Amino acid sequence: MSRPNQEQGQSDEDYRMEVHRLQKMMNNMSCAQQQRPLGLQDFSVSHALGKGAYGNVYRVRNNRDGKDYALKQILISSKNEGIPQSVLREITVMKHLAKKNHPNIVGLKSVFHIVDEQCGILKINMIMEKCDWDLHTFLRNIPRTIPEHQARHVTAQIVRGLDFLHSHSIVHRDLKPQNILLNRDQTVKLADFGLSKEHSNTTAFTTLVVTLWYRAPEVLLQSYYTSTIDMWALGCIVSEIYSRQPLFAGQDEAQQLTDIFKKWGTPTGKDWPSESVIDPKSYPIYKRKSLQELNRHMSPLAMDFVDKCLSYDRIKRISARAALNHPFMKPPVMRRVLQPLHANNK
Ligand SMILES: Nc1ncnc2c1ncn2[C@@H]1O[C@H](COP(=O)(O)OP(=O)(O)OP(=O)(O)O)[C@@H](O)[C@H]1O
Ligand SMILES: [Mg+2]
Repeated sequence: MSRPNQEQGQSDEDYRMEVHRLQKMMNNMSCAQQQRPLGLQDFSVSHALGKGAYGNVYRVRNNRDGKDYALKQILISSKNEGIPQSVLREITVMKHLAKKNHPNIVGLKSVFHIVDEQCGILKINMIMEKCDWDLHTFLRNIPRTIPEHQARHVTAQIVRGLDFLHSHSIVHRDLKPQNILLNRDQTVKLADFGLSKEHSNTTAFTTLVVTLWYRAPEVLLQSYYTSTIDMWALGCIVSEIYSRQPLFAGQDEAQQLTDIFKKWGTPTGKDWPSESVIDPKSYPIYKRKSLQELNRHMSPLAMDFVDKCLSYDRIKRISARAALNHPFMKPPVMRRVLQPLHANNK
């Protein structure tokens, strides 16, 4: 395979090594799972489930076992600077997590690739368990507010998934409704680990994490962050589960911070991240609104939970482990089938 982009600082040899490493990793995985590694010829493609930054996600049927799966196909063209870090990271993280088989993390069955030498395209195929909806689609298709017990049941599973990730030193970093998958039987699975990153206690200094509306203030303020950035995102998501509207919705990073400050109050001295290079004086002092004012659909217990997720102080912000013991996590579970009226499942 020819090297994609000579100007980007990677040698032919580097790129070949990178592809070789990926091939070895995928072959090991496929061989461990069945006699002959799975290939595209084993699947019939049904329809698209979603669009990704590097490719698409399809619903497919495995002709060997007759079951339906989701195929995430990542296309890496020769114009790319080698294999993007986010792709390598997603495969590594999902492969690592697949061994543990957690009920709230989307399962990866197999990974294989096709190299189109002539077109210089590497197609990476990830075969995952297929879910019925993502939370974004689900929330926009239900006719009325989600019942309290379902909101709690969904949240509890997200927290269990996050606790599992964080206990394995993995920060999701892109937690948002589109990356939370949902099934008719009410099971919830976290997906899309393209921005996940194995972390030590504190990592830092990149703003290219967590999609804007769910992005924690310390990330927007270019400060250090920890796994609790996923808990800030969760606070925003729980509010959205009730209102079906984003809590903070800026169009760019500056607007996002302003929207947070206008609604949640400008952080005072001790809440302003000390490592931030941004001067707190550059923002007007806004008074904090109550959650009741911001979202009248939430129950008092949900408000207490969201309040603890949205602490400006990342040390005081509730961790996924502590969240497991919050009373909001202990719903009187009524098992009902999730069924948005206007959406067919995928
Ligand atoms: N296992 C699955 N079952 C059902 N639908 C899925 C599944 N995986 C992904 N999808 C759908 O496809 C969409 C895009 O998938 P995904 O989030 O993995 O891609 P992406 O956001 O572009 O990822 P990346 O950042 O790696 O490019 C999801 O929001 C969801 O609607
Ligand atoms: Mg996604």
